[in-house]
Amino acid sequence: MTAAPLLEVDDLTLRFGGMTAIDQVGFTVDDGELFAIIGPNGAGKTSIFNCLSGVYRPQQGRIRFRGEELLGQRPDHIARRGVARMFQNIELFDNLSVLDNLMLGRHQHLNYGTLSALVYAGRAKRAEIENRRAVEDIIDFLEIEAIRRSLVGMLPYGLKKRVELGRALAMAPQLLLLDEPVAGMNVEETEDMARFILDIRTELGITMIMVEHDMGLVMDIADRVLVLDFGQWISLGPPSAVQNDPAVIKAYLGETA
Ligand SMILES: Nc1ncnc2c1ncn2[C@@H]1O[C@H](COP(=O)(O)OP(=O)(O)OP(=O)(O)O)[C@@H](O)[C@H]1O
Repeated sequence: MTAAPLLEVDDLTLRFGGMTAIDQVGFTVDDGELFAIIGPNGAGKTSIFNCLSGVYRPQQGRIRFRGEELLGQRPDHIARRGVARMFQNIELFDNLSVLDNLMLGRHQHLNYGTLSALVYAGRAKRAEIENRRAVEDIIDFLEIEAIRRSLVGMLPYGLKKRVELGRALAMAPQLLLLDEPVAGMNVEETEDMARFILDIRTELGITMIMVEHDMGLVMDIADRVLVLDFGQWISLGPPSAVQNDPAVIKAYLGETA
């Protein structure tokens, strides 16, 4: 007997007025998988992320996460269910330290009401110690000890992206959505990010979906790749199969023609 997939997306359809951004797309993601979504500009990749995280409400379809229907749920509920997102446009507070940004990421996820914090002061204190320990583990894991007290606004781009990844990890996700994690990075920064993504899978066991334009990275590290074009499902399979699929080659060559 095979285990049920972590995520099951069926018949997902999203329209903006008369324009169909996602057209009856379906796919599954297994526990522990590093799954990539690629496609030319405007293919619908970010729209899929926005549906998965509850920002967009698709007109049709199903999104089941560990068997629970996520479609129609609010973003905060989906985040609490264990779906975190690393944003392409970094969502950090520039005037706070790396440590404080990660602690905030942790609190946004595991928020305790003010009243319960007062009534259960002891429990809140224990939780805070646990949060701090979890954040320190992430700082170790991402090798950012040296900048833990630095203001995020002062950091170079590649490090800011790493802290953005840390903010998403602080939410203790079961499914991590990586929105163009190496966009704008140089070769060295890209290699570092690739190593951290692989470590997140093997050491932390977190399932990931990555939207990325860097084909070299996708083909190197993804287990399976979903290809979209004009909102439609074009191909799905391991990198080697997808790369040689005539429908994929046509979608990409069509873009540059
Ligand atoms: N909020 C919105 N309102 C109207 N149209 C939208 C909205 N969001 C996305 N679209 C449209 O939906 C289509 C898919 O966009 P989406 O951003 O999902 O593509 P993408 O594959 O992520 O593209 P890129 O690689 O350029 O980021 C595009 O035609 C886009 O203009």
